[in-house]
Amino acid sequence: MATRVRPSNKRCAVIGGSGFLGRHLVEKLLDRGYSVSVFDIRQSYELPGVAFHLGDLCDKQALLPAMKDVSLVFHCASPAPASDDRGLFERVNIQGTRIVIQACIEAGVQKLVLTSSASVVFEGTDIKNGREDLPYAKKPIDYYTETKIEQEKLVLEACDKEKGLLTVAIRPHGIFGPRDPQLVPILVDAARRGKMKFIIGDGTNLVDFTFVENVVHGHILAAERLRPDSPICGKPYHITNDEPVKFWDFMSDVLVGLGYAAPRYHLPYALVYGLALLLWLLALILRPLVSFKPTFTPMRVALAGTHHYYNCERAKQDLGYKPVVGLKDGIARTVQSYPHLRQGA
Ligand SMILES: NC(=O)C1=CN([C@@H]2O[C@H](COP(=O)(O)OP(=O)(O)OC[C@H]3O[C@@H](n4cnc5c(N)ncnc54)[C@H](OP(=O)(O)O)[C@@H]3O)[C@@H](O)[C@H]2O)C=CC1
Ligand SMILES: CC(C)CCC[C@@H](C)[C@H]1CC[C@H]2C3=C(CC[C@]12C)[C@@]1(C)CCC(=O)C[C@@H]1CC3
Repeated sequence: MATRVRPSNKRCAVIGGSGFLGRHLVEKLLDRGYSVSVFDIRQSYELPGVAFHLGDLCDKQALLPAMKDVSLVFHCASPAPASDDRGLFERVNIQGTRIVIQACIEAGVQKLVLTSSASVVFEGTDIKNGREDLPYAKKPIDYYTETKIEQEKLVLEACDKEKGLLTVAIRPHGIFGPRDPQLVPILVDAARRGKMKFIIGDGTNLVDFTFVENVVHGHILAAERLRPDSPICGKPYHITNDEPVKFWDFMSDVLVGLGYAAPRYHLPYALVYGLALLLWLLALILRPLVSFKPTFTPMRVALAGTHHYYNCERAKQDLGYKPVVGLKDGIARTVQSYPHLRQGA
């Protein structure tokens, strides 16, 4: 009879490990003595001690080899939020997550840590110091958020001590840091096209931006504290820098750090949101004829003009979480890591 090897608790798999957050997580896990399998649709780097498994997470047969003898799985894969492809989000974030859960059960994985998002409660209106018990958004601002909600519910409901699978969800917000493919590159692209002269609204709205190493720290704490007797089973946790900042101050610090001018002129929020909605509709209607992607989408305008910051007391209490890199330091390290995006480069 074949004997089943008991998975070592230092063997883990990172689904989405080629992405921005995934790669930072892999690097920290290696530092901490874990051996890591990466499962992703693409391979973006090579590292000693990391075994890559390429495939689509909707394919259970492709996933299973990455989970062999693994006790802990991190699921941080998702299509990019900027995509407008509802079918893709539903397939990957909802059906794919069901498959990830089935594969974990089949492979005998004991712990599943999901990267969710604090945006699962965001409907485009102010959230100040929001706690985890806020209800899920009834009118999510886009397909990305809609499917992140379903994904989180699936993972948290799958937590079953009897079946031997424990789950927890990390809800980061506005992740930034070296190698981020969206926040800084989109901002710089807008600045280079002369679109970052304006502040949407009065510029006083507070937002969480979270340095990637803090997000990684939250994931690893959650994984290591996830045991049958711990209070964290089946729960979501906000992980932020715990330093809400004015959205436009953060944007200005990054832009000025890279040699661009800070936005100065104010535009009314309702006007810009209305225009963004019109443009979005126009792009949708004209899609069969011409393809254009507006920089100021309704989702980005809502994020740029409202308060959305979250309380991370629950993570402090249950996980012993405390940010390891402050906001100022995080911005400096981020700016330094993008020499090719500097003004004039
Ligand atoms: N960035 C942020 O500000 C925030 C992110 N999050 C969450 O954090 C997680 C990581 O985000 P981030 O690192 O920024 O994103 P990235 O796009 O950098 O990383 C996601 C990775 O998953 C891969 N992937 C996508 N679809 C599949 C699939 N079907 N099968 C296998 N791999 C796939 C992507 O490949 P490819 O690039 O080819 O699509 C990419 O390598 C996501 O779950 C996201 O929802 C939550 C809050 C904030
Ligand atoms: C053109 C400008 C008005 C805005 C440029 C910056 C934006 C690209 C980013 C500002 C806030 C960011 C953010 C996300 C993506 C990038 C921003 C819109 C997320 C939507 C990423 C995925 C999430 O789960 C939530 C994030 C909220 C903040």
